[in-house]
Amino acid sequence: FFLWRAITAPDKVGKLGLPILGGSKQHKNDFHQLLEEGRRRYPNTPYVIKTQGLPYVVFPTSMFDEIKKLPHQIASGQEFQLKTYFGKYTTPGTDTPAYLKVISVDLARSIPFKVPSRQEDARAAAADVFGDFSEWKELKLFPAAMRMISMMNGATFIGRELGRSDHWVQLAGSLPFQVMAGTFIISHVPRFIQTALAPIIYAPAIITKWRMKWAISGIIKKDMQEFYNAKDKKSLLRLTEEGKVPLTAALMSRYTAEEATLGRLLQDYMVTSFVSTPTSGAALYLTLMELASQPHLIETLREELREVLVDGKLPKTHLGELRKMDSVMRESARANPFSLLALYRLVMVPTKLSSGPELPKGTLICVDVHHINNSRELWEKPEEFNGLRFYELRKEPGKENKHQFVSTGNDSPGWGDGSMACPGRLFANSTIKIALAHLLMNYDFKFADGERKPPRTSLPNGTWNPGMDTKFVFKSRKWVA
Ligand code: HEM
Repeated sequence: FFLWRAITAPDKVGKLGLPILGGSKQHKNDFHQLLEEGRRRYPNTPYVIKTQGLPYVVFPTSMFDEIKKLPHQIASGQEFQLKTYFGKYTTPGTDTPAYLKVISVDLARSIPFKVPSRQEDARAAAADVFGDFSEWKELKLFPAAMRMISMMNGATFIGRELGRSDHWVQLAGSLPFQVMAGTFIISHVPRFIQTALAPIIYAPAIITKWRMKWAISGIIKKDMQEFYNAKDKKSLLRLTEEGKVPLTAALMSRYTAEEATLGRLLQDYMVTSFVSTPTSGAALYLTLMELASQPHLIETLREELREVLVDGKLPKTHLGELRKMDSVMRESARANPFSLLALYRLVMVPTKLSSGPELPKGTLICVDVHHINNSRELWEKPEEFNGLRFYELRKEPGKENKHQFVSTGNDSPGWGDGSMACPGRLFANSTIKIALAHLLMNYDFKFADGERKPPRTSLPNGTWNPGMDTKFVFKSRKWVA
């Protein structure tokens, strides 16, 4: 009887009286259609979409600012990740406040210093991934972009020797896919046994995580020892051009002595790998595809590089000088967002917002941002990819610093927003620009014969399927300054 009750009892969200969209087979795999229908039928009020076994209350775009302002104690992004991705086993959502400060403040501060050495990391990664050849060489773009970013980020966070190794790149590349696969499988399991089965379903991810921790533990232990031994701890935070970023020293400076255990630091390194590589790799992949679709933009960006580079070197800044490249990246993020929804939060206490009923503790909420990225009020011809859209907009008086790749706000939802907005966006910005600059300078590239930008389809969790099989051809070229 109890088992039957557990299976059939309506969930709390089902009792709210909100309209439920979807349900048909076709809808299940087509978030785009669902959100169009939601917008048409409920332009100003929330509705429910059930996906991956969980009901999500979807708020209209007009609620973006209200939801972004909700504090962690009311609606938490981290708790959302912990719950939906079983973060205890997988990683998402396990970050601490001290860790977030390290990423948003300490890592961000290091970016300009590291530009020259990261240009060298981009060169080494591209040499490994694309090689040096005078004939066109065909390869799948998605794994190539992922590998390039993985090697660059690995070198920055854990040092060149391990970070560039096949062993690390393979592990770091597998983890996000194993987590996604586990999350897909677990969504088909009745909710009341999910917790019991999670360690089995997520076993591949748990093993990979364990192997990654094992691989870096020697490096982190050495960093920790150095920190304990240093008389002047601040000297370890001094930023240098060479070497990895002092992430361990930054974490140990922000944690209390009791908090700064090897286990905690290893977990922080896991979070860093998990959140930094697939996101930046996918952004690089999508931007390259847009460039190959509009080859005149490739020449425009090369011209800009010629103006900005000195002796082939990028400036030691946050690379704001590359305004046209920034615009292409931002337009790519608008046209190819990772998800049609954003501001995913778990409601922590019963909460009534300005629209909709009181939401019980445990409700999953999010905002329709598909209609921000495609808004006719915000953007001229949003259906077109206009690489210099934001470059032109920034020429308008008062808008010089708006509309950047790293900008947040209710017209730029790709980083989330509020106190939970992505703290790594400055780092991602620098990584992608350095990678793109290297590829533009040293390679010609285009779609392989018969290939084109894959048609966009949505995955069952509201993210866009990036289409991972697209083939490109690459050929080395000589950079003429
Ligand atoms: C193009 C690359 C990236 C994109 C599109 C991206 C996007 C996002 C988004 C949408 C969120 C959720 C924010 C919210 O719900 O309000 C997020 C969170 C986060 N991102 Fe990124 N991200 C990227 C790169 C990075 C990098 C390189 C790092 C670290 C070096 C990073 C670290 C984090 C962390 C730690 C969080 C969790 C924040 C929290 O729990 O409060 N991200 N990111």
